Amino acid sequence: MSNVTVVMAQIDPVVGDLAGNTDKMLAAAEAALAQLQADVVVFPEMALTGYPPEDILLRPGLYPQVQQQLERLCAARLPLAMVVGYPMEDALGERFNMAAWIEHGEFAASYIKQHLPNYGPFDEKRYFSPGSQPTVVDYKGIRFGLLICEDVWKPTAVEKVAAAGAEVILNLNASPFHAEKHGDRLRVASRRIDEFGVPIIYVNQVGGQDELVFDGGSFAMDAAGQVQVQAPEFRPALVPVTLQHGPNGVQILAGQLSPLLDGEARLYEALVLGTRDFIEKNGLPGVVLGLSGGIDSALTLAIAVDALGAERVEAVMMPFRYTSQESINLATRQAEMLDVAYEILPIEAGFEGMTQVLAPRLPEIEGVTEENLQARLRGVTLMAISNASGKLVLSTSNKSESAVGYSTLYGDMVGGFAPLKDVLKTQVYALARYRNGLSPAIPEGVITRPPSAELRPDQKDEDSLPPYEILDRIIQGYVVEQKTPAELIAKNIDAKMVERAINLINSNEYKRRQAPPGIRVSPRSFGRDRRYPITSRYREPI
Ligand SMILES: Nc1ncnc2c1ncn2[C@@H]1O[C@H](COP(=O)(O)OP(=O)(O)OC[C@H]2O[C@@H]([n+]3cccc(C(=O)O)c3)[C@H](O)[C@@H]2O)[C@@H](O)[C@H]1O
Ligand SMILES: Nc1ncnc2c1ncn2[C@@H]1O[C@H](COP(=O)(O)OP(=O)(O)OP(=O)(O)O)[C@@H](O)[C@H]1O
Ligand SMILES: NC(=O)CC[C@H](N)C(=O)O
Repeated sequence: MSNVTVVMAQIDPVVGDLAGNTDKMLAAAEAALAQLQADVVVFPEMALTGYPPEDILLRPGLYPQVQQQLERLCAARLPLAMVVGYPMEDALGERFNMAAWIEHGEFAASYIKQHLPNYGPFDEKRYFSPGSQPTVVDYKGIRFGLLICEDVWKPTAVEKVAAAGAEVILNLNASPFHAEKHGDRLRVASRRIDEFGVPIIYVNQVGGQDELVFDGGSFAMDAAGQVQVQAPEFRPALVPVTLQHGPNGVQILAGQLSPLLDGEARLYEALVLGTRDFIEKNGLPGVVLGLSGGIDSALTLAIAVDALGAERVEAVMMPFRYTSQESINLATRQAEMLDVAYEILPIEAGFEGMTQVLAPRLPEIEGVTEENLQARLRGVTLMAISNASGKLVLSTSNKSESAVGYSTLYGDMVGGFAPLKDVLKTQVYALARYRNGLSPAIPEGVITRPPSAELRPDQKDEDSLPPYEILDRIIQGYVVEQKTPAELIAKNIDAKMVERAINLINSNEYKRRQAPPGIRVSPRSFGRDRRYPITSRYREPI
C-alpha cells in the first residue's frame, strides 16, 4: 500500500476575516498539493473565523458567511481532503465548534468538539454545546479520527474515537502559548497515546490575537509516543507527515524536525510576535513610547524594533527636575543604538502650567500628587504624539508593577498595548540580557543600575516594594500557582513581606481593570485568567 501524506497547515488566521482566512486555506492547500503531493491537509481549530472569535459567535450574521466560505472551499474542487475548523449554528440556535472533512470538493463528514474548555483564557461554554459522537473517515486506506483541541486533554473523546476504529488522530488546535505550554502538549499527547495506542497529528495555529499568542509548534507523535515530525514555532508553515500502513497499524515516518526554542529565547519570540501582530492586524502605522533610561522601557523598545523595524518606532525622553543626566544619556544612547526616531521633550513647562492651574485649589504640589503629575504629563505628551501621528502608545508596565499597583493611572499606564504586561521584573532583566546576546540593543548601564521611578529625589523602587527577587516569588506563588500565604511562608519568604505584597495585589485590582491589554506568557496572567473583584473583603490567614 502506498504512503499517504498529511500536511499540517500551521496558518495564521485573522479573527473575523472569513474571506481572507478562506483565501489563506485555499492557497495553503494548493501549495501542499503542488509542492508536497498532499493527500490530506489539516488546518487549525476554527481556522475559518480565527480563534477566539469571542462574541462574534453571538452575531446571527456570522453563520451565513461561514456557510458561504465553506462552499468556496468545496467549489475549488481540489483533489485532496481538507480538514477545516469552523463554527456552526443549528435551526434551534445551538452553536457547535466543528471540523469539516471536505474530500475532492464534497463536504463528506463533520465532527463536533466534545470537551469545551472554560478555564484560563477560554470561554467556550458561553458559546457552544458539546458533541458526543466520534467521527472516523476512511480515506486512501487509512481510518482518520477527528478531534478538536481540548478533546485530547481528557481521555473520553480519545477513547471513543479509538473504539470507533481510528488508526490516526487528526487534532485541530487553537492552543495559546505560555512558557511551559509546549511541554504540556507533548505530555498530554503521549499520555493519550499510551492509554489508547492511536498516534496523533497535532496542528496548531500561529500568530497573535489581542492578549494571546499562538506559537504553532505542530507535531506528529507516533504510537510509541515519539515525535516524528515537528513544525517550527512562531511562524506559519506547511509541514508534511508521511503515513505508512505497517504490520502494527499506521506508522508515522520520520520527517522534518524543526528545532524548538526554550527559556528566554522562546519568551522573547512570543513577545515580538504578539506585539507585531497586534500592531499589524489593527492596521496601525507604528508605535511611540516614553524612554526613561530604565530597564522596562529599554526592553519594550527593543521588542518594538524587532517586531516592526526601527523606522516604525519612536522614543521620547521627557526629563523633569528629578531625572538624572545618566538617564538622559542612557536613553539617548539606546535610541542611537537602535536607530529609532528620538526626541527629548522636557515636561518642566507643563508642570509649571499645571501648578498655575491648580494654585487656587492646591497651593503646594507635593508627595504622591507631584509624583503622579509627572507621570501624567508624560502620558499626555505621548498621547498628543499618538493623535498627531496615528502611532500607538506602548505601555511599559510589567507584571510585578501591575501586581502591586506601582504605576500611575492615566500616567505611565496610558497606552494601547503593553508587551511586558505578563512579564515579571526578574524576567525583564533576563530578557534584556538574552536580547543583548543576539546583538547590542540595550546599554549595559540600563541593566546594571538599580530600578527607580525617578519621581522624587533619590527614589528607588526597593524603598517602597520588597526586592523584586522576593516580590516575584510571591507573585508567582500567590497569583500564578494559587498558593496560600502559609505555603509561601513555608518556602522561607518573610511573613511580613508576604502579607504586604498580598494586600497590595488584592487592593490594586482597580488599577489593573483600567490597564491596556498585553501579551499572556504565563499560565495565569492578570486579566481573563484571573477575574478578581475590585470591591472585596476576602482575606486569607497569614
Ligand atoms: N478601589 C478603587 N477603585 C477605583 N479607584 C480607586 C480605588 N482605590 C483608590 N482609587 C483611586 O486611585 C487613585 C490612586 O491611584 P494613582 O493616582 O494611580 O496613584 P497612587 O497609586 O496613589 O500612586 C502611584 C504610585 O506608583 C508609583 N509609580 C508611579 C509611576 C511609575 C512608577 C514606576 O516605577 O513604574 C511608580 C508612584 O511613585 C506612587 O507611589 C486615588 O486617587 C484613588 O481615588
Ligand atoms: N524621564 C522619562 N522620559 C520618558 N519616559 C519616562 C520617563 N520617566 C518615566 N517614563 C515612562 O514611564 C514609565 C514608568 O517609568 P518609571 O521610570 O517610573 O519606572 P519603571 O517602571 O522602572 O520603568 P523603566 O524601567 O522604563 O524606567 C517608563 O517605562 C517610561 O515609559
Ligand atoms: N482551544 C482549546 O480547546 C484549547 C484548550 C487546550 N487545553 C489548549 O490550550 O491547548
